[in-house]
Amino acid sequence: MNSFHMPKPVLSVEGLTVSFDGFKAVDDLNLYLDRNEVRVVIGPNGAGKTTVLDLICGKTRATAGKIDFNGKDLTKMAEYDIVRAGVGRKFQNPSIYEALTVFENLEMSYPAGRKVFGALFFKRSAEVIARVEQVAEEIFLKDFLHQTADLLSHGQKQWLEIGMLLMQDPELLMLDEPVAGMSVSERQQTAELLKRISQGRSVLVIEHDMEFVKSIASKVTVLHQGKLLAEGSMDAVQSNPKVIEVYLGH
Ligand SMILES: Nc1ncnc2c1ncn2[C@@H]1O[C@H](COP(=O)(O)OP(=O)(O)OP(=O)(O)O)[C@@H](O)[C@H]1O
Repeated sequence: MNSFHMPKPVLSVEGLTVSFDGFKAVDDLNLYLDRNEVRVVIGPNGAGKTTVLDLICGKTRATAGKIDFNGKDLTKMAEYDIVRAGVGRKFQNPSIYEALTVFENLEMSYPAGRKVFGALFFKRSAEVIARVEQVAEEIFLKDFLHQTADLLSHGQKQWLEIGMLLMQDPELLMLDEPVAGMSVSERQQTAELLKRISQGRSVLVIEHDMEFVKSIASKVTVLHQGKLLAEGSMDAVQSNPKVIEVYLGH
């Protein structure tokens, strides 16, 4: 294909490296993510998967390399500016407010009311209410809007946190093991949710559950010792002898 017609990646990671006291947790990594893509990063424990997400969201600073996100170099930006630029990150443990309702948790994530205390008092405009209801529907929690978050199931709490990120309408959404601890039906719903929310944005997921990976990924990136070991369709990656040796064969 003529390069003129290739869509520009939303995220271009090039030569990304981070050393912790001389140990390279991420080593000269290149990664390109397109719009409308769900990419899954797999690899053995300690491969550097979480560190890659930490580098993209600014939690960890790169030793070398570039992270271009829509023309901005994220390696030079503060964490809150990276959020504002459109990058949302969900960690493994949900950080929702258990004593607040689903509605309130979503409402306070609306960009205008981001400060925790301010959010509780700011005027509930029709716009905010509409957005909360739209997101609640997307995350399967429309019927739970006025329930406090502590009463939700583990899976519903994970969805609520995804919803809190969606309130900010990020262009890139990063999720670390989103289905850990979920029931089979919650996993299926999560797969459906991730495919749906990738429309118009990019989703980057770390996951160990290969059944789940199969159900969501368009392309899989395999990391090993901080380096790219393989990349491609699930079928190609699963039959790659190098991947079987270091990860899937275990
Ligand atoms: N802040 C840090 N200081 C020192 N070493 C670190 C730091 N963060 C990560 N590491 C090391 O970097 C390596 C990669 O860790 P990382 O958590 O990114 O792996 P992972 O692929 O996400 O593994 P897992 O599947 O177990 O979550 C590990 O050896 C880890 O101990």
